[in-house]
Amino acid sequence: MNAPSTPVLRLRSASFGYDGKPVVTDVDLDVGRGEVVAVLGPNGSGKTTLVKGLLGLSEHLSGQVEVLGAPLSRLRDRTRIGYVPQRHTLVGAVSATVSEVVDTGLLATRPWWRPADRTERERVREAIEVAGLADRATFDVDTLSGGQQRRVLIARALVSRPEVLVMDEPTAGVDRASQDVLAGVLHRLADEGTTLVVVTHELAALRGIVDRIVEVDTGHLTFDGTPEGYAVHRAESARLAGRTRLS
Ligand SMILES: Nc1ncnc2c1ncn2[C@@H]1O[C@H](COP(=O)(O)OP(=O)(O)OP(=O)(O)O)[C@@H](O)[C@H]1O
Repeated sequence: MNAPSTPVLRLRSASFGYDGKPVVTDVDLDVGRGEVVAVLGPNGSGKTTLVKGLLGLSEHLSGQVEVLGAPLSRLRDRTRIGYVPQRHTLVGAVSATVSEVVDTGLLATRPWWRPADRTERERVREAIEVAGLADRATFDVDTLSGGQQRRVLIARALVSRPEVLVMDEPTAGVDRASQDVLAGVLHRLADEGTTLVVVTHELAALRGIVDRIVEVDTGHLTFDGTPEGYAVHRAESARLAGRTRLS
């Protein structure tokens, strides 16, 4: 167990990229247990690269990255972090039911040849219920809408009860019903003390949940503070942009 003051995520001068080329550079960031952080910024600014860096999915090129109190490379139990990737739906070559897909979220904790026991089946059922899909548990995922499929992925990320959940644009292209369910899920997770890092273009959908905003622009952190502070920052940026246009 970490001391309460130990950040769940701690980056120092961290840079991430691909094929040895940096995309996001010199990031200093501490995220405390139970914080709900929205990562905002223009398209292509490096938001996904940054959050993938927290998961070891983009190249860590320099600086320090600590997750749950240890350097990422030494974090043995990766199920302590959940991840819902961007623009990912489930229609593919293999047909599987909602329950089967959600159960794959437990495979890291169970040998693949052993069927789920009662406790695990109950956890799958619960995760599906939290995602608002109880009435779809036995449906093939390719019969679901895109928004419902995103919710299946969220249930899969939740089933191992991660301490940190990283979501990349969970509300993008999602129908209204799924957005509402998602907001409810995030509220519940935040209340339970799960640390949430959510990349989003739709801050309004997360109103009342987010307690901190990090802005990424052209590969740098350009803001880190409260939603109220961010509104002031945006107004100031717009004012400066207007002044530049006039001069
Ligand atoms: N796998 C990859 N290999 C090489 N370059 C990549 C890769 N993924 C992303 N990039 C580049 O990194 C830069 C930042 O992309 P990234 O996806 O992190 O931005 P983003 O802020 O999440 O964008 P969006 O809001 O459009 O999702 C872009 O120039 C992109 O082309």
